[in-house]
Amino acid sequence: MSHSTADPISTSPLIRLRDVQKKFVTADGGVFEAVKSVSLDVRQGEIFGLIGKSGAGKSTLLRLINLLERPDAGSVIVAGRELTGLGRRELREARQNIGMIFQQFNLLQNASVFDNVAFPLKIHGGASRARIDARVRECLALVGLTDKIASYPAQLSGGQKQRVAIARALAPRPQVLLCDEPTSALDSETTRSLLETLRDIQQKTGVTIVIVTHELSVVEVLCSEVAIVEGGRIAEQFSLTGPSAARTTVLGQEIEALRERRAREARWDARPDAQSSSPAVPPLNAAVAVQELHHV
Ligand SMILES: Nc1ncnc2c1ncn2[C@@H]1O[C@H](COP(=O)(O)OP(=O)(O)OP(=O)(O)O)[C@@H](O)[C@H]1O
Repeated sequence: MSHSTADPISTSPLIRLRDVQKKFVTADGGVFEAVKSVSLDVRQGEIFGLIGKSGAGKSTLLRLINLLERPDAGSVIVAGRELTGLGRRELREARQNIGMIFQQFNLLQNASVFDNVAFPLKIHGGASRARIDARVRECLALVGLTDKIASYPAQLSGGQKQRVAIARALAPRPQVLLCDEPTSALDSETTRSLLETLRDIQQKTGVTIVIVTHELSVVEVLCSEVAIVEGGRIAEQFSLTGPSAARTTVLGQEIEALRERRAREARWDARPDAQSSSPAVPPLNAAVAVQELHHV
């Protein structure tokens, strides 16, 4: 289950959704198809973005990966294990391999930072107090919060709370980290720093990240692959590591436009006279571009 090296993106999928469907009963007694027969592969080591308009089905799709939502049909395979057929105990064990963070952090308010991060290690038992202590410190160091170990959530900023949530999610050494709108409650500067931390963690631990967002810049800055979700389906999927290409969805086109703008800025910054001359055309600063949150 654990990983120790930051392997490059593998070719074999760590997460496989096959024809998953999810319907909900609506308030008026009708049926709403939130996810319509989606198949999706997420490769090991990837940072995979799910982006789409409100109500498109992104969160439901994410929650199908750890069976927080149980599919009405289809299969969910994580690390070679089909989750839909597992019993309660086996599923609990399989979920140890899938950490999750949420928009509203979901910390235990009456527990210290230490106890929040130690929580998943304690409930699953088996680890000595010394090992738990060492792992909590390791995870807090990963998110840059060692000095807050004795604080309580109420004493932390939103960004710090989300870092505690990340440390808690990583404590059991999962192969997968699911992120449901992790920066939506944060300001742009805090968002930028949290995205850097997520990227850094991915590189250090090799964890595979699936992130739901409605911010184009989050996808553009962080993700190696993106799927555009529209009306419960994947309307388009493409890599963000290769060259730009024509896209069929509006969101896909907007992501490419953002990438091209960033590439132009990088070329501008790298020009030989970058430090000496005053620009004829004012360049868009990359940091500013990150701060301009492009909401869908
Ligand atoms: N438990 C539920 N019961 C009934 N309908 C639900 C339930 N959960 C989600 N839905 C509906 O399913 C659709 C998809 O919801 P979902 O949260 O997956 O969308 P989303 O793309 O993540 O949207 P947002 O960005 O607003 O969170 C929405 O219309 C939502 O109202």
